Amino acid sequence: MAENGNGNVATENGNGLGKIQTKHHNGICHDDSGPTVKASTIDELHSLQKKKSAPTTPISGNSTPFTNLTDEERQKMQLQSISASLASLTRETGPKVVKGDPAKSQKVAHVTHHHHVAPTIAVSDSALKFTHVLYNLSPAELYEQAIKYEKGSFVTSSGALATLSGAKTGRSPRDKRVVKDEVTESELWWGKGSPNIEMDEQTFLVNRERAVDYLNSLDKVFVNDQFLNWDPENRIKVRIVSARAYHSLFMHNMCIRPSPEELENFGTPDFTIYNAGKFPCNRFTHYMTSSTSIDLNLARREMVILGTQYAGEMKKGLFSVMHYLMPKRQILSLHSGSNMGKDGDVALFFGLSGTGKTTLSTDHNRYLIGDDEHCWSENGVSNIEGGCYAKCIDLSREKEPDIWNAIRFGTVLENVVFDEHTREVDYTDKSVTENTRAAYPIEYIPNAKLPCVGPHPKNVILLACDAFGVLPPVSKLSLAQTMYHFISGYTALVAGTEDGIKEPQATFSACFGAAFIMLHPTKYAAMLAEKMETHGATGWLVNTGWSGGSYGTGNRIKLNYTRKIIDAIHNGSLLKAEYKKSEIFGLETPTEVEGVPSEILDPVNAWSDKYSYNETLLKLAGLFKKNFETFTNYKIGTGNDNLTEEILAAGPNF
Ligand SMILES: Nc1ncnc2c1ncn2[C@@H]1O[C@H](COP(=O)(O)OP(=O)(O)OP(=O)(O)O)[C@@H](O)[C@H]1O
Ligand SMILES: O=C([O-])CC(=O)C(=O)O
Ligand SMILES: [Ca+2]
Ligand SMILES: [Mn+2]
Repeated sequence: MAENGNGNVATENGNGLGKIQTKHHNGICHDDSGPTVKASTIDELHSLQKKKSAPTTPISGNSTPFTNLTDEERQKMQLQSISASLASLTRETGPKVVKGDPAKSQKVAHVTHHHHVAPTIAVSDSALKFTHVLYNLSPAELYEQAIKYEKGSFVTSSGALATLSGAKTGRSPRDKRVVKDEVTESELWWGKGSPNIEMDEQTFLVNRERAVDYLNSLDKVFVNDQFLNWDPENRIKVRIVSARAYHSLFMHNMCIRPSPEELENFGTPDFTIYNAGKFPCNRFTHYMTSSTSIDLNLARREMVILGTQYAGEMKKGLFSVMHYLMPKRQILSLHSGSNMGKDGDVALFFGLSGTGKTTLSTDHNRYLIGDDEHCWSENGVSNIEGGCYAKCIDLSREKEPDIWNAIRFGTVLENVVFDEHTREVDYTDKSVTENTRAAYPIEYIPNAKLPCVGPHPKNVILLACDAFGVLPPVSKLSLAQTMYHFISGYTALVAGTEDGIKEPQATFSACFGAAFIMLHPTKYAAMLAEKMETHGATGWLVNTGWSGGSYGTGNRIKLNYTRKIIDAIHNGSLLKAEYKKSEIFGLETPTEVEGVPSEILDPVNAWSDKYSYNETLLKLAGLFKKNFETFTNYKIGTGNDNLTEEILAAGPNF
């Protein structure tokens, strides 16, 4: 006899189905006379399910308290602010903006755009339609929107939202343009090596109108009002208008999330993104060289995205903006991760994509300040973002437990492959792309430092994934060497794995983020030198790439060894180690690091073919030299020619 949990007992009598007998408690047969819901209709029942949440209404105008506004007035002001963002610049009329999901029949407040006055243009059809605004939705609401309306959206077994970014699975740096006007012409870095490809104001407006028209033609758009930079004195208000729940949830996770009170007083954004996603630019438009265009207008404080759904464009587009706005305030913006020890010692991790910023700054023994974008001001460091963006390829629970555990409800998982039934993700699968990613709020990391700020850095760690296998796993740098390697921004990854290319590809990207800087690299380098000198920070070069031979012969340095090296930097023991100077690059290399086999510390020892080691070393040194030629004519810092001379001398010598 087995009790089935309802107090009922099933008996088997051998004649097919078991006969069910009801056990009588107190002799009374069970009936449905228990308490019922306080609703007489299904609709009423549904209305009981949800309770009203705190108002989320941005009020235009800054500090004035609007405490005596009614909910309705708040809603109206919110819609007016969003309506102004979505207004066409040419037509007098446009779609009406209403709040809420068009799929739900609900009472909605609506507002007509304040369009610029263009007297000769008549009313258009677009004036007759509504654009529903889904404003700062919660992750749960965004999940529902994505799953219902966006193909390729699924809940994975750990609760994350799997999404597809469409045709583009990475950024499109050659399609990123910046408006060149009188101001930016002299302020920004243009020409060879610069990421800033020019466009004119008129073309920007054409693309802006194209994006705005597309967004207004939709039944609904998503609007996120959020912040950048945890330093309260230098916080930037951003508004992101997008067509997909995926984009809205991505930015919800990646930017700083306002509290309901902060949102109420949000006012006018400092910067607005119009993300038209899959809707392409018009190739007949001047400057357009593909159907993708990411356009930045610093004067208008706007960015337009056409023809790519890769969400990283928004994240890194805003990072570019910070690389312009912050140096104007004498604040250094950095493509780096950052964490802090129990004693308040802060480390910065610079490095190009895939070199280990996220992996190594996410350290169970330290507080995470941020994994990718920071500011260094008079007050110390502050994270620009509110979330992390981790690479997922070959992710394992054992090697990266904190990242693994952060992939749960609320996290956006881009372009991963999963079992259609169990929804278990296969992180080794590259079928969609090798650049699979997870975007999660920083508080999903258990030892996140909230608020994400810290004191002045003690260690500045430059990460290079050297697929040539000739750079030492770790070296201590002089200030001039730190600047040389910061300006060089070297990494070498393996080119294409499928087409049998075995030769590593060297990449030099100034400031470890040439794709995002707006001013000349020497401007950022001078600020870094000044700050490191003032605060006594030590520079380190860590090779997270190959050892014992180039790609194909050697192996990638074990993550565990790299972690031991990083530990020795953090705890100060490496500063006291014994060093010897390497040939050609003149790098100070320790002879011992706890937990790391000594024979790999001097790379030549790990190579069986010494001749080929020397050849490869010289080859890499030549590439460094050639790359640095671009900078030899630039002075670094103000009134200190010595620094420039020292930096030029700090490169390879042969
Ligand atoms: N020795 C090592 N040190 C660091 N990372 C390693 C090492 N060996 C393998 N890896 C892998 O290299 C990748 C490093 O990627 P990570 O996400 O940290 O890059 P990132 O610098 O943050 O790049 P991005 O700026 O694109 O986000 C991870 O997938 C990690 O597992
Ligand atoms: O921007 C991206 O897509 C990924 C990233 O962090 C980088 O490339 O530095
Ligand atoms: Ca990262
Ligand atoms: Mn990055």
